[in-house]
Amino acid sequence: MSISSQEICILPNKNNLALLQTNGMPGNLFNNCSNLPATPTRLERLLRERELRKYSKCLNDCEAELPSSTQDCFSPDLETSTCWFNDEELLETVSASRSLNDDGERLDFRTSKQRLLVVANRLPVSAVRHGEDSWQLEMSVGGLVTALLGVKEFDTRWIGWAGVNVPDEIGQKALAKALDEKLMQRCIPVFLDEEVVHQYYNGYCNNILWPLFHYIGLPQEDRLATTRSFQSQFDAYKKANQLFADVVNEHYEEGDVVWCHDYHLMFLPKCLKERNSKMKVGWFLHTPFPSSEIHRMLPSRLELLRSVLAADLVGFHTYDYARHFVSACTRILGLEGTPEGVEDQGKLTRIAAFPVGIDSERFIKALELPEVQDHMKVLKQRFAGRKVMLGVDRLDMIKGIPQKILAFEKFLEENPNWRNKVVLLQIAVPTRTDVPEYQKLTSQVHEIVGRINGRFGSLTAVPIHHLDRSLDFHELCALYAVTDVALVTSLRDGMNLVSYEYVACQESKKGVLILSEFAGAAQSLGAGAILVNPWNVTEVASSIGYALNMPADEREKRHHHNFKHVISHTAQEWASTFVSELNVTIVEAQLRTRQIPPPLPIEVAVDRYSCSNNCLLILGFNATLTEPVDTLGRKDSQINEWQPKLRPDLREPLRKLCDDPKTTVLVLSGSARNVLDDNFSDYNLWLAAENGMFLRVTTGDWMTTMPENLSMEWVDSVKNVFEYFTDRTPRSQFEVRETSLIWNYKYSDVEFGRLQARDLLQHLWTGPISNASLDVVQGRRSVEVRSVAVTKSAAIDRILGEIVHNKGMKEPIDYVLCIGHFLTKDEDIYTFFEPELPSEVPASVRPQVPTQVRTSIVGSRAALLMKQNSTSAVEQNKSYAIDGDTLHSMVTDRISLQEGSSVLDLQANDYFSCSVARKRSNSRYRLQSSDEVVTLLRELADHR
Ligand SMILES: O=P(O)(O)OC[C@H]1O[C@H](O[C@H]2O[C@H](CO)[C@@H](O)[C@H](O)[C@H]2O)[C@H](O)[C@@H](O)[C@@H]1O
Ligand SMILES: O=c1ccn([C@@H]2O[C@H](COP(=O)(O)OP(=O)(O)O)[C@@H](O)[C@H]2O)c(=O)[nH]1
Repeated sequence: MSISSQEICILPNKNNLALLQTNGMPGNLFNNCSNLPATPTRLERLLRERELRKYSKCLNDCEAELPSSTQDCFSPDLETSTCWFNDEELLETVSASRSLNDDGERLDFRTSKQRLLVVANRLPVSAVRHGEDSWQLEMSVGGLVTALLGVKEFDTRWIGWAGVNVPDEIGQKALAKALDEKLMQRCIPVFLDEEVVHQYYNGYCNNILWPLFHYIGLPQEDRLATTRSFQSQFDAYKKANQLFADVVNEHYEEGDVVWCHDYHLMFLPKCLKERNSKMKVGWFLHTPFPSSEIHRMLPSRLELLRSVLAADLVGFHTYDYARHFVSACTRILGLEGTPEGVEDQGKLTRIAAFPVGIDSERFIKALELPEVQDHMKVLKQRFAGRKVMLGVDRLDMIKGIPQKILAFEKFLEENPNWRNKVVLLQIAVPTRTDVPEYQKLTSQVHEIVGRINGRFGSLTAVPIHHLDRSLDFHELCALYAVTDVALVTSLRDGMNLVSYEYVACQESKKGVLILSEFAGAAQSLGAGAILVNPWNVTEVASSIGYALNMPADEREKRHHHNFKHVISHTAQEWASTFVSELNVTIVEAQLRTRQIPPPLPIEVAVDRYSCSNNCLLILGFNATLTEPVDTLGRKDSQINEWQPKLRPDLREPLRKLCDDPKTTVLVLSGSARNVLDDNFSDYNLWLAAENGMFLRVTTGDWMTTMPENLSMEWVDSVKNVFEYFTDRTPRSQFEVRETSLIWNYKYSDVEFGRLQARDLLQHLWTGPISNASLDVVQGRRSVEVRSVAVTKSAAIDRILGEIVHNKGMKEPIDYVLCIGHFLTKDEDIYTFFEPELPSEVPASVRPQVPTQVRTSIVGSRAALLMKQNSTSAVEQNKSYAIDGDTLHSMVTDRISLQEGSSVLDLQANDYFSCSVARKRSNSRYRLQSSDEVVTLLRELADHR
């Protein structure tokens, strides 16, 4: 039956109908039928989300300026314009935070912003008590506060600790009220008692996690004490995280996005998800995430990683940190790292880099304020005739303040002519003053500054001005604007916003930024800054000289580069990108979640089979038609000679089925041709080896269905890695196939095999396959590397065409049974024939296309294949010579044949896709083991 593309577009509600009458988006649920609803790629989703944000911002801006009557014309007219939401699943997510009218047709972004619960250790303010129920609120200092205060497009509530112990109820109530009322962003306090703060914040967070994440290692002097108190500190950490979770749960409303911040709250995603698995949870780390070798040192390494992975989206400032995290998950937890994130039993946690920025406009505008101008005037007078270098840091060992000062000393030492002409202003904001390491640092810095000022100072001037306090915003802006060089020498720093702020304020002076290569900011501002290794005082000293002498045109160029970056990568952009990505991640997770399918109703499958006239049975081989690996593994000591063998109890039913004139049997396997030959040569069936790249009817020769330009250049280097691991893993083996390499350890010690597999993956990802277009397919006890184009689902189209052509089929196929122990990568094969549902879309978002229509869509694909193959001769033992275009049209053309009937006439209840011995799958049904396959095939054979 043929059908026009217009008829196919029958849609469930007018909302979608309106959208789909417009030009379709490329790509869709039924493989590119241009008028069908599209499942957009992640990029498309993100771009649309971005459009929405822009639109929403524009509305907010316009709303302020326009009279209400004119505002309507800015609403998106979804009935006539572009397809913003032609996918219901996206609508579902977005509508959770933005309102639809009664018909669900028009989105009005003006009515509500998405609710965002920011959860961070600290609120943006610290509270100071002035009486039983009176509180004074002071801004906290730090990059996290700066970044998050720049975020304005959400309806934000900030949940955190107010930096003070409030044991009494009156005080707690009064503080909660003050925080709720007095601030721009509503703040909700978490109350932590002194002991918890001591163990959790001073102890576990700042004495253990902080130094470790910054590569400083665990505290040296009191190492034993730290080791002893480790467990109690970790317990306090978990307890504190639970307290944060309790407050979140109290304030959470359905649809809210919960964004957890930083190393203080690594346990929080798990606490939240345990209580409500539907909550949208993101976690962002503001510090570096260190190499897995460092993370391995933590006694609580496993628990922390697992808890973070409970989040839907995990973000870092740089790709390096993200890569370290994924590598810790693969090496320490043995999980699979994919380009998208980390996968654990079908659950994917998305991992990505989101470099933070600042609210640059706020800084640029501030420079015009009279109070800032006044400060600037005073500073200019005070340091007239001298170049001024600036350092602004919390007084933290990671900031490299002693190293910076020593480098400055070296510069003065080596450049006597500069001694009275340059001054270093160092703002060192006291921080974590209860932690002994920080107290030591303060004295150390004071001691060095005193010594150098004594050495190079005079009665009237000193070379270093050191301030142990914070400045207010206006003073800081003035300093940023008037100084000649900023010196950032962090030994490690998640990002370092001071460097961004300096650049934002230097539009007129075009000062030079000297920046540590160990700050995250080096990856974004490296082009304009002078990058230095802060440990190398000689290098820093000579960079100071270079900066002070830099000609104006070079300064201008460098500054321009960085300024452009700072104004276009803002805190607002950072937050909206993270939140959109989180929304999209959740939609994708819904789409991706593979279900645990119900058991195959064998009786029904047999019954339908007995009524059919032209059946296609697609059977996997390994673990489907062979005995379970575990049993064999234990029995067989000569593993190197072992090859998978057809179960003896399957021989008879299989022969009967193959000999039935109304049945076509196809064995579709990853195995090499010789393995299939050895097992099936004397059956009358079709064999597809190497994931369908080779095909043969047992009465004929092998032919290849491989795409022409399949590059195999990677094989040798992967082979080296496999050989290395085979040598070092007793009883493991590797097999070189024509289109893939597979290393398996099914006969090795399970634990050791897994450990080795993790290492092997590391070697592969960082070496031979890092740039190749390859897939690493992890089986239960194997690792396979193959080109991305090699999949069973990609091959089935071509195979079906050949079978139909070769058999000269006149009657349409009216029954398909597709069973196998297929890996995730190959699972699309189940949905290839799916007459009822498009691939990978959960029931709630599937468009309701009538069965008749769907059947014809599938039918048109096979019918097209038949046509293609009848006009182009398929030469045996040769490539099909399918060029890119032909392949494309074979797979994607949706127009059914005018001239002939379809080769598929499949009703929904005549299609049985069934996974074998896999828990989660996209198949409709499952069988527990190959024992059940035996039962099934016997029953089928008996009913012919
Ligand atoms: O609250 P404190 O313990 O006094 O510490 C202040 C904050 O320091 C850290 O900031 C980090 O975040 C910045 C923005 O992402 C980044 O630029 C910087 O490199 C980081 O060090 C810490 O991560 C925050 O939690 C603290 O609040
Ligand atoms: O006296 C001061 C010194 C610093 N800061 C702010 O503290 C933040 C420091 O952030 P950064 O990312 O550089 O480092 P962090 O302290 O978060 O590690 C910046 O936004 C500064 O503007 C401040 O408000 N007052």
